[in-house]
Amino acid sequence: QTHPLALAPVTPPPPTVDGFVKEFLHELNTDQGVALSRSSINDQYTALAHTVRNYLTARWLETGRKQREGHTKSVAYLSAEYLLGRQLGNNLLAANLNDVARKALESCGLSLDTLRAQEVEPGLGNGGLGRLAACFIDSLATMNVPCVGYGIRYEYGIFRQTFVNGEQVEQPDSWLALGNPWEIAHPEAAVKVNFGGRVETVTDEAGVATSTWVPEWNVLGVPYNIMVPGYLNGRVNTLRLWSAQATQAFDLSIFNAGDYAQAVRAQTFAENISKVLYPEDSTPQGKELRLQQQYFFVACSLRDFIDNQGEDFDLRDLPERVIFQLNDTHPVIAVPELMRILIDERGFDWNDAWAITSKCFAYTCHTLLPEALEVWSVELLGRLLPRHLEIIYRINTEFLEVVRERWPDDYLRLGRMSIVTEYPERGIRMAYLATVAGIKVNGVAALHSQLLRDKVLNDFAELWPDKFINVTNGVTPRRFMKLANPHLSDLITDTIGTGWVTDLERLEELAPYADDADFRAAFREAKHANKIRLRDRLRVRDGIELPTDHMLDVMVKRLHEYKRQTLKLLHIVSLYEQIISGKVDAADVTPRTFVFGAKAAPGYRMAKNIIHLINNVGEVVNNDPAVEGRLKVFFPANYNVTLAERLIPAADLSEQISLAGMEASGTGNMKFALNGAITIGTDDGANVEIRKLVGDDNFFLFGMDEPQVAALGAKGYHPGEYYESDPRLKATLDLIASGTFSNGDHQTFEPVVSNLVHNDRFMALADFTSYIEAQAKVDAAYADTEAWTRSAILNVARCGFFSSDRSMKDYIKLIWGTNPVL
Ligand SMILES: CCc1ccc([C@H](C)CC(=O)N[C@@H]2O[C@H](CO)[C@@H](O)[C@H](O)[C@H]2O)cc1
Repeated sequence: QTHPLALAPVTPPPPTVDGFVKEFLHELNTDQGVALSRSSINDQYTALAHTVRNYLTARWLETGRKQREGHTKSVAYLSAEYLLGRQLGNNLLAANLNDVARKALESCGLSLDTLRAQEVEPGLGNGGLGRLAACFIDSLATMNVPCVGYGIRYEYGIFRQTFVNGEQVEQPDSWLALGNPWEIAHPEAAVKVNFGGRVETVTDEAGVATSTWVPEWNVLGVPYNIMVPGYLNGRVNTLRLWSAQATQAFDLSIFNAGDYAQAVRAQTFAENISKVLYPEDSTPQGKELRLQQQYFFVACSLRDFIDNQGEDFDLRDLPERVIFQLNDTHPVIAVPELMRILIDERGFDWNDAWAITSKCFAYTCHTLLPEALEVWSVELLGRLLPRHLEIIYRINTEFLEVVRERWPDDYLRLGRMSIVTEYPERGIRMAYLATVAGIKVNGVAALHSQLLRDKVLNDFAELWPDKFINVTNGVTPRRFMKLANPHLSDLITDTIGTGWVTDLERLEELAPYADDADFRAAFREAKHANKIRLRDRLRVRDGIELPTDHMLDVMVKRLHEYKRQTLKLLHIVSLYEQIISGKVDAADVTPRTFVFGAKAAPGYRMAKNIIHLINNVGEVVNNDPAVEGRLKVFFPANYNVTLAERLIPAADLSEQISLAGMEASGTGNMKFALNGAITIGTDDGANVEIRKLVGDDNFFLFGMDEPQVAALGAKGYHPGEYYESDPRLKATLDLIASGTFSNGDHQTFEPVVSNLVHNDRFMALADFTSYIEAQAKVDAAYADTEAWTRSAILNVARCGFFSSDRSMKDYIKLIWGTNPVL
């Protein structure tokens, strides 16, 4: 006799203060095994997290049930990175439990904010690409679209950045040290993943060759599920992150033979695969472990998704059941992996297998930097994944046949388009493999997608013009407005209602209020309150005393020369030079506080030099009475999602100053505009679309556009000429070279200065004058407070387009063809 409760649908605890208190104390007492009176903050935080999870579990199970029964097509988002940010606040928001939780905890003598601050953010990503993945899965859940996010559960995420004498020092990110209450392990669903070995090919009497992979070693992939709750809609999608373990954790015979270290070597070897995130965000190191990571999570994910369809599922119908979205080239090994499964395990012939595979994938490219495009050496690929290399060769042969038919005798084109490159060594161009296999290839902003068509993948665009589309990036308004900026969110809701949170283009209804003095005052109030909140955070976090009556000029993003943090620095040093040289009276300078946030890839020397220089300039400027009250430069360490949530709402000016044609899109630019900061920027990435929507009067444009950059590059760019011909630029660079920011030592920053004067690949010197002129316009505009506020309001009102919900609508319409499941 089945117990009635066993059949009953899972019901969440009552969403009342009493219900919440009961659930919380139950978790504290039974799961943490402590009484409230003796509980640690981490006990309280963990119990709180489990309590919130319990409120969402019923929805999670219901979503899964509906998904299994519905057999609807879903998105499988394959990403090597997810920059999730803290979970507690977002889950409380999604479940509409904020007030209940706050009151319930208060009634237990606890503070919700104190417990929220206890959470360590999962830093399972480097920057833009990883955060975009997190915004996308949030939007799909909120839009009721079936989606499973697949990735890697790195034991160590992006390094923690500290500064020692102004220089970046990396610390390991042991984010799991106190456990992670938001994940649920499923060791019973572990997947075995093979590596190495050789391929045995037998040809039968009919001359049909069948290849069998004889792997050398294997590991286990253990899935950890993390909830992805939709906003107030009762849906909870899943993020499934894979952790590597040894198939045989412990070899007793070797142990008994006394070689204890050897006995567990397999375990450590296996665990290495998901041990740590590679901290590069633009230059692949081509390391074997990185390829192991990529194949590991892809093999686990494909196996998992296919097994979940049930053993009687006909794989011919796979394209109707799923679209595997490739988040850049990092997961593209999934293409030969699916072919291997279909041919070697399921007995499909090549053409049938390709007919299925070539309908299951789509590829998003996130970069324009040639050095960021992954090319895996045939030597390494052949050693680690010999069967996959064979399959890639065959895909290439079949593909080049298509090219040859279309352009007979165009051997140069064949060489240019081949997935296999011969120079500098034999390698596999992963972006080409993704382009050949994908049903669609998209860039992440209109300009980027155009440059992919016209330049980076031009040959392919000529062959398959319809394959190349654009989907401009977006950001989730739940985390980056509702959660990060309650002051502004409440003002917006009080003015136009609540609908904007899931229909962001409704912000347009705010535009008329730009002409309303009271609304402008309230808007400024919110901005000022956010400056106070930021000051309080930076004081405790970094010992920084942030002026709250200055214009807040913010540049936060990964440190990379193409993003041109050096140009921002030249502006600051030039302002300082003008004052200390008496060319400008400090009293005439608009009080500005410059805030940087940026991590440099540990191996990126020049980036680290630039970080050192920024900190040293700050040290000198902040302690020089000549500019006291006028200029401040701060660089809080360890920029991450949590700091972004506090920094962005407080900003007045958003620095988006990359060399035109370099930044694929940018997403920080969108977050700043939606939080009422005005952009100073080049016509690069999504800046172009922001400027079009907010209007030229509400955007400080400067510098060359992409065609001008290309022309100057073609003509030959000589940065030294700009240094020699522009006295203000010369004075600025000379001040740095003079040792003013390095205790008089000329050598410390010589590499930075000489790189700019003699190399300057990203043309900072060429755009300097235009940038300085634009900054003067910023000063003038900021002096007219009402006009500035009006412009800031129009930035918010006209940027609803940059919601990741809209991006998802485009992916669904142009690529996926999935439908919401209500
Ligand atoms: C293999 C090393 C590596 C790792 C990560 C990457 C990412 C593609 C770099 C990245 O994060 N790109 C950023 O993606 C954002 C989301 O689309 C864009 O908004 C940024 O412009 C782009 O730089 C490239 C190469």
